[in-house]
Amino acid sequence: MKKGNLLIKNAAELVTCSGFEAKKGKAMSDLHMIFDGAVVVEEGMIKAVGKTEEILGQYPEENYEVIDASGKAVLPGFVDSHTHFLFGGYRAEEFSWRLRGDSYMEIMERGGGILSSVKATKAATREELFTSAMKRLDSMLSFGVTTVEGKSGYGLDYATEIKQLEVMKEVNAAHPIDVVSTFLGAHAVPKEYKGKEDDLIDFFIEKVMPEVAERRLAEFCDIFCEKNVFSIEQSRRLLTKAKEMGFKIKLHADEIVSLGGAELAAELGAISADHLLQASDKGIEDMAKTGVIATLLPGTAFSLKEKFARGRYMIDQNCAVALATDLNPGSCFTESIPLIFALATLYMGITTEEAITALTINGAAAVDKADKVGSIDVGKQGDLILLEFPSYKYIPYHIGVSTVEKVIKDGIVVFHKI
Ligand SMILES: N=CN[C@@H](CCC(=O)O)C(=O)O
Ligand SMILES: [Zn+2]
Repeated sequence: MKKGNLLIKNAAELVTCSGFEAKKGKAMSDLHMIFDGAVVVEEGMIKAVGKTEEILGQYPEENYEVIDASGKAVLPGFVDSHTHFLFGGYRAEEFSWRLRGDSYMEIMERGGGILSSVKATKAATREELFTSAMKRLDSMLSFGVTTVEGKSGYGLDYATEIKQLEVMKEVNAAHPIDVVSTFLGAHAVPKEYKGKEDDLIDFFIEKVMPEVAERRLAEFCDIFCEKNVFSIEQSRRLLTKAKEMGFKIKLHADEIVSLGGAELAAELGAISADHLLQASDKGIEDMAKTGVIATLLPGTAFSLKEKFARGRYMIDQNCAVALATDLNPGSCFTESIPLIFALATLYMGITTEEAITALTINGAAAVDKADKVGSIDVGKQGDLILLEFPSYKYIPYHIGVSTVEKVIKDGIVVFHKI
């Protein structure tokens, strides 16, 4: 991808979110703002950050493409740290069943849900998967997302899991958004493995994960640790092996039933535990102590009509909280960052400042990239967004509508609102 030389000046608010690691508890409230701020990007990397007057004294404007951000707020690009953006087919029919009262797990147990996306993903060509994924990433970019995590998990067999990860690599090379890939083979149990989940775990450990690791097709390994999917013991076994193979680990934890997924994430030193609607007090305490990031997905709770995860409580217990869309074809089909802001602030007791931290530096930490993205700091990638308003406070205030006017990736303007 091209790298730019850019100078942004006169930003009403430069919301730096400064930091190189996840922010826990109270630290999530400090956005490290610079009023009348400027930022210099050279060869795609942030070279200088400060007050406009100081920066212009040291970096002559003629050397750069210049953006005058008068009356606008500038923030780091958002990091959407939990998505399933690469899949075949859709499940609109299933959504209407859920509206009539069927539960997500009931639909899954009768062979729909994830398994229906598995069928469609197996049938899809690489081109179809590539084209639809690129479109979804275009939509994410328009909301200010510059880094996204994407999972496999709609294959559950060798060929389709590898196909998903290979196509994700192609998408990463072709799209301005950076993609961090996660292997989620253990996402559901196909019919032929019902009652033989241990065999399926063995299959992933022996036949799929070594190749994924060797070819560096994924940085993370994840599992759907849930009642009637994969147990705590099966999750511990798969993730322990994953760590030995060099993967960083994540878990879909305590989404529907309080199984002890948060506690397991802390025990294993996972980078993040995600969903956590039913996480216990002990699990939350363990995550806070061990620094596991609590990645909350309010769009999913909203779409499933479940109670939201206890975001306020987690932050008060000194957890590092990240927020993400969970874009997927079933439980939450949305790329909308404004929706996530609305739900987090209006329904979860999370402040605007905390939500911004959760979608920038903490999102970056949830994909283990807090040293590279997620804040406006010297040495990080020039991934920035310009709002059409003078303050970050307009983000949740303009309910459900994107306030992003420009998106800059590696110092190049890659999106401009018309
Ligand atoms: N809960 C498990 N996995 C996904 C949903 C995937 C799907 O329904 O297709 C999630 O994170 O919400
Ligand atoms: Zn998920």
